[in-house]
Amino acid sequence: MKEKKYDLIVIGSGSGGLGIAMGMLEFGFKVLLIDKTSEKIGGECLNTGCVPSKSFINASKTIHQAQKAQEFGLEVNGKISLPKIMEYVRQRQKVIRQHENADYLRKKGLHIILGTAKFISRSSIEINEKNYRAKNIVIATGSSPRKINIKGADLISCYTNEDVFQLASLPANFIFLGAGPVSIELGQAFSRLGSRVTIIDRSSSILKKEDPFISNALQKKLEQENIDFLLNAEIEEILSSSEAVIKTSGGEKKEIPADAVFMGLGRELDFDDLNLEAAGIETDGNKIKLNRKLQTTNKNVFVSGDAAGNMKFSHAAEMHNMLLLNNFLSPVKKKLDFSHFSWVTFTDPEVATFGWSEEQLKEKEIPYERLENDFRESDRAVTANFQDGKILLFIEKKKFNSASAKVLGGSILAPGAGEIFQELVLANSAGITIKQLMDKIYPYPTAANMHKIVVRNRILKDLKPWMKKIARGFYKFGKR
Ligand SMILES: Cc1cc2nc3c(=O)[nH]c(=O)nc-3n(C[C@H](O)[C@H](O)[C@H](O)COP(=O)(O)OP(=O)(O)OC[C@H]3O[C@@H](n4cnc5c(N)ncnc54)[C@H](O)[C@@H]3O)c2cc1C
Ligand SMILES: NC(=O)c1ccc[n+]([C@@H]2O[C@H](COP(=O)([O-])OP(=O)(O)OC[C@H]3O[C@@H](n4cnc5c(N)ncnc54)[C@H](O)[C@@H]3O)[C@@H](O)[C@H]2O)c1
Repeated sequence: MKEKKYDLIVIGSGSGGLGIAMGMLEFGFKVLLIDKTSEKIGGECLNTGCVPSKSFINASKTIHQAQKAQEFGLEVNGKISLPKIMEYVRQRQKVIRQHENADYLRKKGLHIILGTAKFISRSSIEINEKNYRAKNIVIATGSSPRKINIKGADLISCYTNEDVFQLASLPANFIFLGAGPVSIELGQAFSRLGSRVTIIDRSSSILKKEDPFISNALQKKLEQENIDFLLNAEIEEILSSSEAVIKTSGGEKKEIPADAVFMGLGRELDFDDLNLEAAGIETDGNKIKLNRKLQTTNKNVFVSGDAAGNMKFSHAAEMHNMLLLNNFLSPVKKKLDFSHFSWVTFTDPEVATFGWSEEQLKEKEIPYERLENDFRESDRAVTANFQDGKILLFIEKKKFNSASAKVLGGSILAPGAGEIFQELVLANSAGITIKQLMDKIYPYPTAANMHKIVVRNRILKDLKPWMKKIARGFYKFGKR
């Protein structure tokens, strides 16, 4: 069969696929982008992930703030309309869909084919019984929500992020399985709209990737909003359309009210459709074997986005694509490096984390100091009432001159933390010292000033009595 030829074929049009396809198109290459259906263009982020979840969270936060304004005398009444909120979510998606749809992308110059792709050789694929070949192929097929079988599940409505944004009415008692970012973000949003939310995780803490200093403080905040947590626990069975049994790791059983269950239990990779063997692409368990250039065991096939099986974020896909683009177009090859990676969990307050965690610093035997603070010393936090925010920084441990220490990692728990921490992310990747943060004048009163307060407190610790004595001497006897 005749094969149509391309410079690059990209399988999957989510954050991974779209980014690399558009990047290569920009350089004048002939690029074929494939997805299963036109509704799937934009992938998880646009259709069932970041965009609907952040829009939904925004709606619920607006309602929460209106309710909180009652303390200032504002009378708020009326019933929350879930269909109106979901309509808002769809409207927000529609805005982004204007530039993430097949017609638009074709006009931009991409070749788009809708259908399920599978490899038929090391450099060619088949879609809808037609064959296509390229110098390089990128697999950007994403991941899917992990689902578990629950005894009695047919008695109740069970959701994942793929269908929860279709809900027409609010479940009264909503159980969220998993305490990762998916359940924590959406659980808080549903709770604020009026569901009684219980979050269940088999591990002992929420947001396992976060330091307990941060995750415990967030859990406390969420509990103050009446969200229940059952940790070290799993769902055992659905008893009826309104009751579930939860079992703790100690074997204790507890019946709790439940009208609906949401599964935020992590992600699964599935490459069955792709017929990887035909291209000589090896797997290791459920993951594709990759080197640090995101190259498979077939040197002309690469992976981007969730399918790479490392960090599962839209901006991780962007990072993959920047690496692939560099390695396709430049003789100086780059390798994947997560040492300055960052992410934000969009709860209220937000959690923003970057660089190395304490566990990683220990593992890598990097000498470090741990600096912790709340936001009590921030006047911005006082005026906006979030003094219980937290900041955690890891800085290099220096024998002499701690001011020359660089920022190794850290987290912020505060409203807008995802914006506040951006300069720390830059400090971390650009090797900026804490003295440089200390020297910066922050407009008053900004929350980012906490960076300076934390490092100033640390630098002041090095100020010995004899140093103060010398300074006093200068004041008394020095030239004016
Ligand atoms: C509820 C939720 C909220 C999230 N919020 C955030 C957030 O705020 N920030 C963030 O950075 N990340 C967030 N994420 C993660 C983010 O959505 C994903 O990391 C990202 O969308 C992955 O992009 P991808 O391109 O790898 O995969 P996908 O977006 O899943 O795209 C893969 C595409 O490949 C197609 N495909 C699969 N197999 C084939 C085949 N054989 N042939 C043709 N096409 C195929 C699929 O149809 C799909 O469209 C969130 C995730 C969830 C679930
Ligand atoms: N703001 C963001 O950037 C954002 C938001 C949502 C999701 N994401 C991405 O999506 C990915 C998936 O998120 P997630 O929350 O689904 O997964 P996750 O892997 O982060 O969390 C899943 C949780 O489920 C628990 N769990 C697993 N099986 C269980 C069981 N049978 N019973 C009880 N608990 C169980 C695990 O202990 C874990 O804590 C994240 O890793 C993240 O990369 C990002």
